[in-house]
Amino acid sequence: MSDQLRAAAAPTPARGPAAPYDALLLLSFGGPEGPDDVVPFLENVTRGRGIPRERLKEVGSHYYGFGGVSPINAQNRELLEALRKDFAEQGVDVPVYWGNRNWAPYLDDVMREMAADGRRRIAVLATSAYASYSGCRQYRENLADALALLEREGAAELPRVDKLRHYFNHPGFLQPMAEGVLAALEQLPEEVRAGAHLAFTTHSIPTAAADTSGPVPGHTADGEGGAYVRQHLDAAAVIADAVRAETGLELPWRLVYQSRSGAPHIPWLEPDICDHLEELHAAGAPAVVMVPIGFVSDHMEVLYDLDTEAAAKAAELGLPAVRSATVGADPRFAAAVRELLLERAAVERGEAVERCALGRLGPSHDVCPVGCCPARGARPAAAGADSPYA
Ligand SMILES: CC1=C(CCC(=O)O)c2cc3nc(cc4[nH]c(cc5[nH]c(cc1n2)c(C)c5CCC(=O)O)c(CCC(=O)O)c4C)C(CCC(=O)O)=C3C
Ligand SMILES: [Fe+2]
Repeated sequence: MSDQLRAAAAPTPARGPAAPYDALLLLSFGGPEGPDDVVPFLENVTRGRGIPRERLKEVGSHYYGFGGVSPINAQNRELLEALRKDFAEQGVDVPVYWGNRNWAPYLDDVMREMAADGRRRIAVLATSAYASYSGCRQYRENLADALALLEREGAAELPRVDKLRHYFNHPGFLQPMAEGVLAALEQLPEEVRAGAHLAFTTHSIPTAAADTSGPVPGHTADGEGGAYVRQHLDAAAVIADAVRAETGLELPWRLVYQSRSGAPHIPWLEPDICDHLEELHAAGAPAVVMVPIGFVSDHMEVLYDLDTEAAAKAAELGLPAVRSATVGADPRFAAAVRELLLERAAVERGEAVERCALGRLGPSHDVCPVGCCPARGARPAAAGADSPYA
């Protein structure tokens, strides 16, 4: 492993009190767990989002191809266990809850449960590492919705929720992925390994949403956002550097996109992974490693769009292709979550903190500023400078 990653892999373990926090909420997307769940799940996800019917049928068929089961919930159950184990071993006495935006266990229900358990100050870890409306503000809007529901139900006191900072450049996120790339390279036939291309892939979003993602002070020279792409480029560069340091190979790399939806006339981030595979093949690339840096664990996008669709495209082209692992429930990621929790706790207590971050952009903000990752319609969002809640 590269010196940068090796050093970062063994930081002084973050210890200390978690006060003022009395709970950690693992907040995720949610996914269906059987064929009968698929349509209601898609209705939850797409309510008010204007996604064409044809696209929904298509996406439904991806789920049915896997028995209607997304891997995301099982992955979150594993992460929940990894977090509880890490906290117990490190003496962090904070209960960990889990809730989803789009499927059971629903955020609304877990928020009610946390309030009933007397939790007053909740740190939130979203299973999305980067800035953007879909990856950050939408989670914050759903937190505001859940608090509003508690309020309508007559809760005596609403808990305060704080979202932990973006962790796209945290060593506990990047190191397991860099190792995954090394392992994936090993799976390629030896004669094509040294010429392999790295295709870092993430969820495509509308270019308008990409342009306004952030702003994250320090992430942009102009302060004008564009954080989504810049953060991915930074994470990819760290991984590519680590692979070069470890193998001595200068593998060419590019950031590409997948899982586009929405109407065709609206521009989304490109190129798509499948088009990129065609280009690589045409340019004579001997092999490719697909690196799903945009995904914290194996979602349906990884199983279908990469392992099924892109893999079939590569096979059709005769291009040797492998996909590297997501972080999932890696113990180093669980440790990173603990560090982020204890770091933020110290910040909230007014203490100085040392923040772990690799790459060029530096650590992300603790509190999303007003207007961060804006939405089309102005809806209340919790856990940010523009939150209507304390
Ligand atoms: C940036 C981003 C992430 C990463 C951040 C994060 O992780 O949150 C993400 C994650 C996910 N997206 C997921 C599923 C879906 N996303 C959809 C639609 C959309 N995603 C978008 C963006 C993102 N999505 C966007 C701009 C749309 C268009 C509609 C809109 O503007 O809202 C649709 C509707 C059908 C379709 O159009 O594909 C589905 C079913 C699942 C669950 C997968 C599983 O079941 O394993 C996960 C983890
Ligand atoms: Fe944000």
